[in-house]
Amino acid sequence: MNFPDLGEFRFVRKILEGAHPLNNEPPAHRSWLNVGDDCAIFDGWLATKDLSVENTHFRLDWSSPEQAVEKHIVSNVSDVSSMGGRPKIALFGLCVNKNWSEETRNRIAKAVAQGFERRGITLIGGDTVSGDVGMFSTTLLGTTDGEISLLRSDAKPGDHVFVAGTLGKSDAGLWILMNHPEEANRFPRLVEYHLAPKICEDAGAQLVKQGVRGACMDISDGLSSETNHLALSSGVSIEIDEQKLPIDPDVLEMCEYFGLSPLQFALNGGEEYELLFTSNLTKSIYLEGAPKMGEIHDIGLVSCGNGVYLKGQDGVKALLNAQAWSHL
Ligand SMILES: Nc1ncnc2c1ncn2[C@@H]1O[C@H](COP(=O)(O)OP(=O)(O)OP(=O)(O)O)[C@@H](O)[C@H]1O
Ligand SMILES: Cc1ncc(C[n+]2csc(CCOP(=O)(O)O)c2C)c(N)n1
Ligand SMILES: [Mg+2]
Repeated sequence: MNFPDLGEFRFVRKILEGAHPLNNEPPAHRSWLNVGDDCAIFDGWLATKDLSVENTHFRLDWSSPEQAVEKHIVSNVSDVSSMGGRPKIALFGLCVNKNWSEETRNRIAKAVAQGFERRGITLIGGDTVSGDVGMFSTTLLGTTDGEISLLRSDAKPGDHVFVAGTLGKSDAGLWILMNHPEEANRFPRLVEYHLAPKICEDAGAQLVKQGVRGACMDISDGLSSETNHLALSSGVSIEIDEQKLPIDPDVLEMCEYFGLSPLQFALNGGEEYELLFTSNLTKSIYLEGAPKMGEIHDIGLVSCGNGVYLKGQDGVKALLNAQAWSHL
């Protein structure tokens, strides 16, 4: 009797077609770190997991299937990057929405296969189910080049606080899609960034190479929330200078157009996926040695104490509370 050629098995074969080969290099070292950072570390492997749920993280009337998959992969890769690592191995879980067409399913399979393969990530397994809503779930393993990983707990008094890239893009793109979809063509960069963010995916590894030994995490929930995570994990106080925030120029233009406050997008906008880090090195060092990283901005200082403060344009300091997206 032949094994039946069921649709689910055919679909899984599509995802695995052309998969990056497994290479049996172990991590160069064997460190361990429990839950609480962007990745855990076991036996030298960085390990993270991010889920993307249809209508919560993506909508297929806003995104192409390729954009939704790409954003999902970036959300995982940025967690590995923020630890100073490079992604190597993935397990992929898929819940196929029962109402997706065959074309949508096939485009998702291809985007998953290519998205991992292009990054040199080997897909070693996963699971495929169907349900009332679509969902992607990736468990991603990575390694660092040497023994150093960047943790949330390593900010030290005297460090400067840096962000890679500009702030507010993704949340501004989301605001347009939710409130003025008819104006999406006016700010295509913001909308595209929200739907499929493009980041420097080896930024963390490059920072380690440049000698950065401070705290690091990716901006997935928003700067106000992530700075509070760093301050709490490191047992320090952080002061951010409003004047130094690198608000994206398109966000400034969009806020002027719609009469909104750009500061809200810069401080509380999530899904940015670029890095927030601290270091006692000066900015020029990164720029000389890490040309691929793009712009890095010095936005504040770490000191003894606790809590996060925002120094306003008028020089007055106020407590900066975490105002992030919360699923519950
Ligand atoms: N359901 C869960 N079971 C076990 N650990 C969890 C669970 N949800 C979150 N964690 C852990 O809690 C910590 C904080 O999780 P959080 O999701 O805020 O981090 P993150 O992945 O950097 O954020 P984001 O999901 O916005 O990218 C991480 O170490 C994560 O592994
Ligand atoms: C359709 C749709 N509606 C709303 C949002 C906004 N959103 C969803 S989850 C999240 C925070 C990060 O998630 P997590 O903490 O799970 O990583 C944000 C800002 C979206 N992307 N798509
Ligand atoms: Mg993270």
